[in-house]
Amino acid sequence: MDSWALISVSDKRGLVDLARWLVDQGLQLLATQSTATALSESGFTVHTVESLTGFGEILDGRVKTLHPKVYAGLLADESLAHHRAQREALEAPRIDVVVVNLYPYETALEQNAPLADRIESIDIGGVALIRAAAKNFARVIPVVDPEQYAEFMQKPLHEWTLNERRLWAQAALYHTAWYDAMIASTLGPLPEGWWPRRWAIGGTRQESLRYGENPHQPAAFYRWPGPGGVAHGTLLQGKALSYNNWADLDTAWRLAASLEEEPAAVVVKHQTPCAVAVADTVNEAYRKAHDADPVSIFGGIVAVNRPVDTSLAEALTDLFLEVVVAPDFTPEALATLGRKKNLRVFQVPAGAHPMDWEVRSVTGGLLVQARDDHYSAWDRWTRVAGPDWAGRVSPADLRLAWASVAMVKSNAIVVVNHGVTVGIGGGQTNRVDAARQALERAGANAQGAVLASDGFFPFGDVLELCQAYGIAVVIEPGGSVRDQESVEKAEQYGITLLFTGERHFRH
Ligand SMILES: NC(=O)c1ncn([C@@H]2O[C@H](COP(=O)(O)O)[C@@H](O)[C@H]2O)c1NC=O
Repeated sequence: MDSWALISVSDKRGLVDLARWLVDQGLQLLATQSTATALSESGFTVHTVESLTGFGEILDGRVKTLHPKVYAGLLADESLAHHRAQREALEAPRIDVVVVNLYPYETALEQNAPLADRIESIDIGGVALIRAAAKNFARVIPVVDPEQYAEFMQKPLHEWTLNERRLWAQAALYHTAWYDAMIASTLGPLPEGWWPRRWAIGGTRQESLRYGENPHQPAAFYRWPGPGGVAHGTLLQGKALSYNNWADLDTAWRLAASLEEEPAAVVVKHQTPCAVAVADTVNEAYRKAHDADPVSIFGGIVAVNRPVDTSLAEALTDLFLEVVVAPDFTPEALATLGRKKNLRVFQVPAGAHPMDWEVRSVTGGLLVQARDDHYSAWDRWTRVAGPDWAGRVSPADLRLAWASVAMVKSNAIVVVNHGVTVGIGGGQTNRVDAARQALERAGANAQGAVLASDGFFPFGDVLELCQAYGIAVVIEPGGSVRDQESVEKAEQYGITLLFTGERHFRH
């Protein structure tokens, strides 16, 4: 019984070794044009799809393999006599292995290719071949990625179990689903607030993680096509990042990047900032952030938004940190950090990632939303009580307080004084507890400081606390039915009260 492998690959890495193995397994080779050329140049006997179908490629390759002879060879259920008879009547070869890797749409995307070029990079026939093979997995094995070749060649074809074949079919269908999801989401922008009836996201597995949030939770890390974002960063030193490391460094980096106007340092623990600072230099910002909470920083993640030099690297190696994140490191700084073998050093590429979705699962479903990355500036806020903030606090402190409170878990209150968070209260189930926590931590440093709240005040009680601690300026969204209570208290205490008109919950 003749058995064939159909090979149609854009990425020709590993092709020769794979073809040799297939021939050793007793398969004959059938290939599309340039794949066939590459194979025959390497000395293989190979039949072209064109010679099988008597039909050459048309429309610049948009139609190559879409022919009944190919699909009869793939889709015939050989356990059914009439399928066998129809395939044989067509003189279609029995194809038992399909090796296809698709037109590189992802590369076109990453290279920012114009839309017309990206459209030409949308594979049609390759997807259909993979799909047909996956449907007929009881007989046909789809191989879709050069990364799979080594595993594929590990044992003879006749030893493949039905379970293994099904698993490879599933991997192949995930592959085409990923491919189509990538195309669907990047052909052009979606209107704000418009969600397709059916939705899919696709990522490429970068690594299987040792475990998830806890050791009994299996986990993996997938990333969307780049460029930009922490997912496309580089681990320059240290052990592989854990699930919690990824989550924490994302929080740290997003906050550091959002403070781009000044050199900034952010310390994060458990996805919430424990200290954030801005200064004239990033070294000074780090020192301020460190001193603001020298206890919580232990085992934390530090992100800075400017390159790390030797003196900052020295300071960073003075204590136990999990990860240091920055846009760049001088070679000398890397050498210094290298003395701490267990410290992970992570470089994030410039620029945000174009996909600004946030996705979270609930049991049985997914929640999807636009990322909360847009903080309004003070010139769009309304002063509703007290004197002008100018002269009392700096614009940098307002910015720092508002950006930081947006990244603290709700209910969140942040107190900022002279470029550093002096008190952070977060993850509380009522706002006054969050305020008490932040103000107690700030202590005397609350005198003359800015206090920001991620949500509005339902009562005037937070203002009372602010007065007791000497807060000068309060930033909150406004919008409570009892706003007037807070406004009156602020007036009475001489506190400047600013309404931002936007809230920044982070649950
Ligand atoms: N249109 C078709 O019938 C078709 N059949 C296979 N392909 C793709 O053509 C590529 C290989 O072609 P070649 O061997 O000529 O380089 C593969 O990426 C394969 O996925 C096709 N091209 C695009 O859809």
